[in-house]
Amino acid sequence: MRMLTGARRPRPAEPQPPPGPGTDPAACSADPAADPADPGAATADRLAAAMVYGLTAEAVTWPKPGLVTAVSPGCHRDMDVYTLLRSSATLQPHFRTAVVFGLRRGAAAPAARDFAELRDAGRRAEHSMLTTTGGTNTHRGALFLGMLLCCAAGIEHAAGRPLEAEAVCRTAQEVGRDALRADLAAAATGPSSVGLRAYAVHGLPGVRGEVLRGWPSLLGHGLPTLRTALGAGRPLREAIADTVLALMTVVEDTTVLNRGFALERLDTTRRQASAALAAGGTATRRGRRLVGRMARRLEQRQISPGGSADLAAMAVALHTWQTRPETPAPRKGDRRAPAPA
Ligand SMILES: CC(C)(COP(=O)(O)OP(=O)(O)OC[C@H]1O[C@@H](n2cnc3c(N)ncnc32)[C@H](O[C@H]2O[C@H](COP(=O)(O)OP(=O)(O)OP(=O)(O)O)[C@@H](O)[C@H]2O)[C@@H]1O)[C@@H](O)C(=O)NCCC(=O)NCCS
Ligand SMILES: Nc1ncnc2[nH]cnc12
Repeated sequence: MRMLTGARRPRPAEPQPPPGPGTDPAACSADPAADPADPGAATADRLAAAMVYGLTAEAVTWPKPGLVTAVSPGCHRDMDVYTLLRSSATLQPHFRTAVVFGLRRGAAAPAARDFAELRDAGRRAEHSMLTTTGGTNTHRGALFLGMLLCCAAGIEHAAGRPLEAEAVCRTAQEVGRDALRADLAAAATGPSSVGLRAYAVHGLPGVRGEVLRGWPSLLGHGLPTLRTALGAGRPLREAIADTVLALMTVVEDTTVLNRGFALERLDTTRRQASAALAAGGTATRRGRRLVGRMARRLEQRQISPGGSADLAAMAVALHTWQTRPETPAPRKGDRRAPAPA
């Protein structure tokens, strides 16, 4: 949530759980942990833990203009890095539930049939997140994207395929396709939300578009930037920071538009991120100077590119799934003292 200038934001009402079969996903009957002989239990644990690792690695990374980092709340007043860490931990059993959906049903049923059930589980996860954070929207996008990818990873695993990022994303696209298209088709007339209004006003499909179009920002920009930076031996923190910047150059982030739905805010963000990356991103002095300038400008204008943060977390999770189950070790250069964000 962005800081409100002037009026104080009224405290949100205590979030109520959406209707559904219980609110504890770990207690769901499809839980493979109920059968200790089921090897799926370990897979579900491992994949969900790596997804949470993606969220926490993104949260602590700096610099990230406008966003919460370990050294700055960016333009936020009602969340900091600890809020994000608490929120991430709360989501782990929900990601696990999504993997279990994929493991149990994915190989047998058409992928799209899982979506309605998954969406209900996602709404319960949203409720947990809001309860944990006292009503702050910390991870709505990451939760949606992460549960889809976890389900897809379960499907891929059940089919005996390796967790290759492009294939997992393709499966996630299939899982969400029909329902997300239906959401957009009803945008002008159905129940409203920030994302659906952005589509009705500007034709921007936002987080739904990222999935429906085959994850172009993640696969075309975020993940390649992360892979290239790590492949070149760059410190993990800088690799993730540049991944966020690369995403900011392309993501149709409805969080950036703000309530006025001003496209100019998106253009400004993209232009500044492109200039910083063209100057070398966090690898060069000039790039870091431009990132610092961008941070000051976004904070002045209360612009928080939350969608890019969410997609960067997905890039880290996919990379971790694909390369190794355990978390990447810190590299030498990561020990540097925090630069002012
Ligand atoms: C499909 C839904 C998740 C879509 O919900 P909605 O129609 O409301 O769509 P958006 O609001 O447009 O998007 C939801 C969040 O997704 C992030 N996001 C936005 N654009 C993109 C993009 N192009 N690509 C990827 N991700 C994107 C963004 O999340 C981040 O920003 C949040 C903080 O925003 P902030 O403005 O500070 O706070 P707000 O309270 O929202 O605003 P203010 O009041 O302060 O002005 C932070 O959470 C980041 O995560 C968007 O917020 C949903 O409807 C749905 O189906 N949910 C089902 C449950 C589910 O997840 N199921 C699981 C899998 S099926
Ligand atoms: N680092 C971050 N700052 C603000 N919103 C976010 N949503 C997810 N990660 C975020």
